[in-house]
Amino acid sequence: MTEQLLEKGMLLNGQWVQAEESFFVKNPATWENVGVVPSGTAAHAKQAVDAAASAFVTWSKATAYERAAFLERWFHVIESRLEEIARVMTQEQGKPLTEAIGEVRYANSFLKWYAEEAKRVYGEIIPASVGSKRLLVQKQPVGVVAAVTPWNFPAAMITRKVAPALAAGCTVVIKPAEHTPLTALLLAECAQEAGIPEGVINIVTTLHPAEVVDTWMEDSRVKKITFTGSTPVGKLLMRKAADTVKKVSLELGGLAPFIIAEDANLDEAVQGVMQSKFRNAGQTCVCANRIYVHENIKDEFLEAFTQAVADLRVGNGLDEGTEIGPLINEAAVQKVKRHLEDAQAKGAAVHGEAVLASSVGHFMKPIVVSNATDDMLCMQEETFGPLAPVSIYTDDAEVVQRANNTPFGLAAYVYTQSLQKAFFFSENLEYGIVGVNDGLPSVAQAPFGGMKESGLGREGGHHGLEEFLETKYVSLNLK
Ligand SMILES: NC(=O)c1ccc[n+]([C@@H]2O[C@H](COP(=O)([O-])OP(=O)(O)OC[C@H]3O[C@@H](n4cnc5c(N)ncnc54)[C@H](O)[C@@H]3O)[C@@H](O)[C@H]2O)c1
Ligand SMILES: N[C@@H](CC=O)C(=O)O
Repeated sequence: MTEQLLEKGMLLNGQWVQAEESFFVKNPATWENVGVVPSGTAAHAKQAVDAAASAFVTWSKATAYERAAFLERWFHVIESRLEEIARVMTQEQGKPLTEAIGEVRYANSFLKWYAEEAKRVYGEIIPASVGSKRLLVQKQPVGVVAAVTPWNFPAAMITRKVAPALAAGCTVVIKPAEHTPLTALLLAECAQEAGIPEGVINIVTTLHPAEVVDTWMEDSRVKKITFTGSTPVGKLLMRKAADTVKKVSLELGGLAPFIIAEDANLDEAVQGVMQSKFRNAGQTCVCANRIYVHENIKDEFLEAFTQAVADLRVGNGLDEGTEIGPLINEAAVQKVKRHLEDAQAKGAAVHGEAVLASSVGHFMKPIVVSNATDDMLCMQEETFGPLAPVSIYTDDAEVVQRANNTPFGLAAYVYTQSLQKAFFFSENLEYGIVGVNDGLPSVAQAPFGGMKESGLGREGGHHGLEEFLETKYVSLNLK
């Protein structure tokens, strides 16, 4: 059952604002209304930038220690409301409550880490070739930042951008995905409770993403766009950013290969692939999309893997014991079905049934297909659902070539017990993230991001802070 209907406003310059139009947020497990939020317009988008530009004047001049203290307080408020935020996330997004709790903790780890890192934005002094000169390099915040985020990680994709932006001295305007605005608004409530000054964080919820985001893309006061979502929308924003030469960070789609070498520890490999493939019902940008298993271990692997998949419990994320929640909407279900039918038509063997686990809600059973070949849709497109294709390989160099034969390059995984193979694979895979014997590599202190059409820039770690800083060179002649 969905809990009490939440009615929220957008946060503009410290005020909770309504709009003429509003929309219901639906629970993908029950199709019930979870909440109702305003649908912001271009006028609200402009108000958000007005507020952020005005707040930038003081926020950028606060000391790093002052900004760090605000982030630290925000972290503590979120911690005190963790369960409440996670429950709302499960209702609007569908993921099991344990995963939602995990996501709020993960999201909050960015606040903690950047509260600490804010104090380590160092400049440089470069030796001069003229005795009277001093060459200084200073780091300064880029200015107002626009952040556009997806529905699959409604909290973490916001804090992974906003925490480093605020730490650097930037102010932000945020547009969360229309499926999951409530989690974003709860985070903003926590920021207000933590005393973060008005205008530093502004959120526009809307059913009209292009109208709101285009307003920001056209506004020369917005100095940076940071986007997480699909590759087509990322490319569109990159083109639009050109007109005002905004800085651009893009975290886009993936097509992760998961390679299980002949010498892998099979129990660990099965555990790793289960974590990677089925987190968030397969709706994670770093989810294993293509599983490559060495020919000599294929039977053993398939037996253990299909059993583990058959044991997964599908249901409403609020029900205890649920491991796979609903997909976000009907289009997501149809995409997985299309990939499954295509694989079957091209000769894949299907293990299990993808029948709906319930007549209400966007549920799909997790399913394995074996004998997958590279011409199948599920090996070429991000499935973003609980379908796991397994393909056989015989030669390490050949599987690297197959893994790299895609425009995408976000995350890749390798299971092996050989140090040589670990280096061979990690050095030759054209991916921004490689998990070696690790199905869950994402952490706040390390750089997350993709190569090729999976994105530009990095989030997390000191690399993620750099994305929100300008480098200024000052040549000081003392004579
Ligand atoms: N690389 C990463 O870190 C990462 C993380 C999470 C998700 N993703 C990717 O995100 C995708 C799933 O998310 P999605 O379906 O929400 O993506 P999406 O691109 O449809 O939407 C992402 C955001 O962009 C907005 N948007 C949509 N159309 C727009 C337009 N024309 N102009 C401006 N904004 C627009 C949406 O409202 C949403 O806020 C997958 O491809 C996934 O791999 C990547
Ligand atoms: N939450 C994911 C991001 C993509 O969906 C992660 O950080 O691992």
